[in-house]
Amino acid sequence: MSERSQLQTGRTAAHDSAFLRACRREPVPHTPVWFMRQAGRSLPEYRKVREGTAMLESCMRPDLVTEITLQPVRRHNVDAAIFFSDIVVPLKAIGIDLDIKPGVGPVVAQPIRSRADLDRLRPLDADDVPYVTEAIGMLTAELGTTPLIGFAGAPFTLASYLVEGGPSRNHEHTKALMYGDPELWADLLDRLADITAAFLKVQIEAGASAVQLFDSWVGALAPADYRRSVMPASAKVFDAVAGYGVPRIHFGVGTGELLGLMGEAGADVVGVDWRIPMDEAARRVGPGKALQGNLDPAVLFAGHEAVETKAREVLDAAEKLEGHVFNLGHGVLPTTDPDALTRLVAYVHEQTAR
Ligand SMILES: Cc1c2[nH]c(c1CCC(=O)O)Cc1[nH]c(c(CCC(=O)O)c1C)Cc1[nH]c(c(CCC(=O)O)c1C)Cc1[nH]c(c(C)c1CCC(=O)O)C2
Repeated sequence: MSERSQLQTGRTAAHDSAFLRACRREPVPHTPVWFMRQAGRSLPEYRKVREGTAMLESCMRPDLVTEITLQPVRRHNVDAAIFFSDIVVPLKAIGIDLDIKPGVGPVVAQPIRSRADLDRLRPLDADDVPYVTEAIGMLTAELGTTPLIGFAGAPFTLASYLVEGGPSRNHEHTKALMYGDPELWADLLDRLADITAAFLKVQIEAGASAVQLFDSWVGALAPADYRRSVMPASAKVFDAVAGYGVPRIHFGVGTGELLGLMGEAGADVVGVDWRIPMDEAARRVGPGKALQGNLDPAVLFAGHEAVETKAREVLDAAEKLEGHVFNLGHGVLPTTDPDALTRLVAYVHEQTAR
């Protein structure tokens, strides 16, 4: 089979899946479920295959990426796979000196804070990430009718790591640049938008059925600043991949006040954290979009009865949505009992079977 027709087969196979139907706001056989960070340290089989291999190195090994991406699909019966990679992989691929430190997160050797630093952010193309194309080809062949979600970090969240030099609570250097040098800030975000769009295109062209833009830390901004200083770059990313017709999901943490704007930026599905009920989120996002969310990941530590009660509350609040993808309000916490996740998937499927 030619590469092209193989790709068509992969995406066609997943086309009528509950996950893609919910993203398109079509009727579903059951509410689809997947979890952010479903692959990773909560799974013993993940810890085993990752032994002795650094995080970024494992992202560049198609065999490992394929195995790790499939692990939660096999174990939990989730309705979608998410590509195993990291938001800093495209930055590493264009030559930024960075590493992912266990228990810390991405650390950048030389932060980007001046106009001269911008030159280090050169455009990305498919040849920079051959291991991504190869892994997605292997994955879509294995996944059959289960859709694969591709993803990237949004310009603001990537800028936050690049400008701070690592994870940050207050984002002070990032905000100093945004407020203090709006022109340099806009140029920085524009470059990151191009890199992000290119990284998403590689994944879609290789066979991803949907994409999620992670703007994890954007909840640190007031709506007016988001609209002026961040939304244009995120909108550029969504526009760049609009032509493929694959659903585009937009997620951030602490974004209750930003949900409307995040929808406006161009998403088909808006991700919601656990701080706001799904019906209220739907009012803020407005019609014409599906929502994804929003069980507090910490609920999974409370025992199965509490998990069911809280999951039922999410389903009740989401009952009138045009389309609902069940997820956590943020990623699976590393010490989560994987059996609690498996049972949660079964519970949502059983409660929503039509
Ligand atoms: C902010 C962010 C990052 N990376 C990501 C985000 C956005 C999502 C979010 O808001 O949580 C995105 C990401 N990172 C990873 C995935 C894989 C797919 C999945 O969701 O299953 C995804 C979607 C793997 C990973 N990315 C990372 C791990 C852990 C590394 C390991 O297992 O050794 C995994 C599985 C490392 C990483 N990378 C990053 C952090 C904060 C960390 C954690 C550091 C730590 O606590 O050790 C940056």
